[in-house]
Amino acid sequence: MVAPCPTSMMVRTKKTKAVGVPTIDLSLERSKLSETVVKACEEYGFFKVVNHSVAKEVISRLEEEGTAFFSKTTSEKRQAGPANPFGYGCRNIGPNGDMGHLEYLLLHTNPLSVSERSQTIASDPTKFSSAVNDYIEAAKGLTCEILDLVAEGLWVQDNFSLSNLIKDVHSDSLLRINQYPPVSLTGNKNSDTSKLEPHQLHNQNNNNNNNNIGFGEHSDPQILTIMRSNNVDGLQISTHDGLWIPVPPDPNQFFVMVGDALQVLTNGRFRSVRHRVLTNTTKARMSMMYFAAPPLNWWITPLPKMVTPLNPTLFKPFTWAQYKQAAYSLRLGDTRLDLFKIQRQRDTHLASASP
Ligand SMILES: C=C1C[C@]23C[C@@]1(O)CC[C@H]2[C@@]12CCC[C@@](C)(C(=O)O1)[C@H]2[C@@H]3C(=O)O
Ligand SMILES: O=C(O)CCC(=O)C(=O)O
Ligand SMILES: [Fe+2]
Repeated sequence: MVAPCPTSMMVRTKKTKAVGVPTIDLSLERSKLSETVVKACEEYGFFKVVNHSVAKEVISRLEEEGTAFFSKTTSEKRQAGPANPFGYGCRNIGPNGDMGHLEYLLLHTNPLSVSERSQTIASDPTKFSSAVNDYIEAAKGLTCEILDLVAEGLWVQDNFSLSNLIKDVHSDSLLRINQYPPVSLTGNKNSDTSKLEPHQLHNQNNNNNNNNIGFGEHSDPQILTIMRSNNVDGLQISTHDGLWIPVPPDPNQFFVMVGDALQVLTNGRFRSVRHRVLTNTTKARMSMMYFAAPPLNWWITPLPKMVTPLNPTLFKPFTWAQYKQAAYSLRLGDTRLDLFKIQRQRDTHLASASP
């Protein structure tokens, strides 16, 4: 069963029913499990997994390395930057002017690349690389387990057809460690407001502002994202009907996000989840994101099982490199998959019939 979380995070509006984040117990019986994973991917493109087999020590070692890095001085951290796209980044996200209240380390998962980067990141590069590589291996294992369940649940012929995409040594998977500092402009009665710009003053009285955006609304371009955070909230996901749901943090568990590439592989049966991070807390949030991707020259096309005469392919074929290029030429919040959608005759007919 896709079990919603307890009522503390339920959201009710006039239009929607109670909504919770689905939670999947990986120790469930296999056929039930694969059915449940597919259902969560279809309904939310997002779920939490419990009873995974990633060792606590693998998580805590990476968390310690992240904490040690972010507590360095600004000039020390800058030695690992700027992120173009890899390395240390602060506030700037991507090459097209997107900003957020965060700093981060973005790494390619290739062990050689990790080892080279670690020289500018850590005082003990070997210890840093080992923590990063062990985490990457664990996250990759969990991703493959989930992708095999997806393949089984969709009844595709080759149960490993999805996990094989990321197992290749040339996989373009990435690891990102984000740190969001606490931002408390609103509600701080003792703060000196005299030096604030007019729009900042306005924001003090209005919670619906951009000042608390840690990471703006977007979908992840890859196949699947595995997220783990410390015990500080901020992540929100969007439902298919546009309702934002806060995701309560759970440092001992992982959260899974469907990315754009899995939307294409399932021919639109799954949709990539739009998500964002708000920093309206008093504590720093740290998240670790594993973005599972295929090698650059691999083609992303719907799995044969997902295409039928009644359900023709929705996307033009493209390589992962072409998709990445498109993503990096656009803004964070853009729906880049639109560039690869096939305009079907029925749509064209309807469009030309409209006044
Ligand atoms: C603004 C951007 C940052 C991003 C590349 C992009 O042009 C659009 C996609 C962004 C994203 C989101 C998920 C993680 C990430 C590493 C990725 O692959 O696509 C980031 C990119 C980035 O931060 O470099
Ligand atoms: O920090 C988080 O919880 C989410 C970050 C995110 O969406 C990303 O790095 O792509
Ligand atoms: Fe993301």
